[in-house]
Amino acid sequence: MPRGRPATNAPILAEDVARILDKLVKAFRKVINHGVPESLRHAMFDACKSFFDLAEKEKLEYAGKHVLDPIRCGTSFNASVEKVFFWRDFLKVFVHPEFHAPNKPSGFRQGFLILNSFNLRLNGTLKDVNLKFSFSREISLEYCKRTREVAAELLKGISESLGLEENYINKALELDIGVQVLLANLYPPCPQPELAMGIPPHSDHGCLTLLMQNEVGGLQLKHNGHWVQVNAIPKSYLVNTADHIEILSNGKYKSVLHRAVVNEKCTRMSVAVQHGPSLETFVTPAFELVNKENPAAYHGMKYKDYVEQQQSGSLNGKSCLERLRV
Ligand SMILES: O=C(O)CCC(=O)C(=O)O
Ligand SMILES: [Fe+2]
Repeated sequence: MPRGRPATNAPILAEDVARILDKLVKAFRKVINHGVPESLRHAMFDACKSFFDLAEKEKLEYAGKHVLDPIRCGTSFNASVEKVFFWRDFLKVFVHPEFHAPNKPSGFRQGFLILNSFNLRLNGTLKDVNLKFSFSREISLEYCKRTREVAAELLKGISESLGLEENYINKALELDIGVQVLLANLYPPCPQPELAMGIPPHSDHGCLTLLMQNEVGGLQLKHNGHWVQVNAIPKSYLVNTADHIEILSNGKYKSVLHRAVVNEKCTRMSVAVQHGPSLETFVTPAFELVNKENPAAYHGMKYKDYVEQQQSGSLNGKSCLERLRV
């Protein structure tokens, strides 16, 4: 869609999707070639794994109670209200606008050596070797900064596809002071996987989630009424649109309903980074997308209230979003 095209409430067209995909692909290329280095992704993954490997009493320090606690680990989704626990351990860390990281394991806070360029010119004999390294900040700080940049790029593409100015979403949702959460999930082998669930069907509450997973499948998306398995594609992120993109776009984008199933043999792990509005932002459908033919489909709500509401109960599909439907 050419920039400057007036915002309409027509459904998203194939050409728009093509543009978004193009943007996504560009962003992913950026991730692979210039963005989040593979070694940094691995280091982040390993740090999360080491957290789960800590002794139970070491993790106890982070067994937070409140959904907005900056660092919280636990089992299931919300063990205080669930009658049946889900087959999952999690670590949840608020990393923006204020950065937090657990002190243990050391992997979270270690500096990180990044290979920036490597030129080796061979002309019969070795002529020129140029190795450039830089020493980054703590692994999780660096990793979250990079994924935030990717999310901001993707949101520009989504803004444009809605006929809005490219920085519209980033500004409207105050992403520069937005909430970013690092969320690691561990699903150990389960003796009776057909009777268990890793995480029940839900949509994420923010705007965009960037997810990486190990080679063990288990993530499923609801597509045309069926659950479809999504396998990990090496070096890539799975990007989920979340509830606040559905609200802001007045329903033109839908948040993705997903769940994680477990298996008998292998441990599955995923590391998601969720990007949402600032806690104090009151989010409504974009004014530009609302008119007589397309009235606002959702009531507005402060993001903080939405997060508390969604995270304090049991996860139940898109029920939290449904409550905002006009
Ligand atoms: O483990 C997964 O692949 C999905 C986890 C998830 O949906 C979540 O933590 O919100
Ligand atoms: Fe999720």
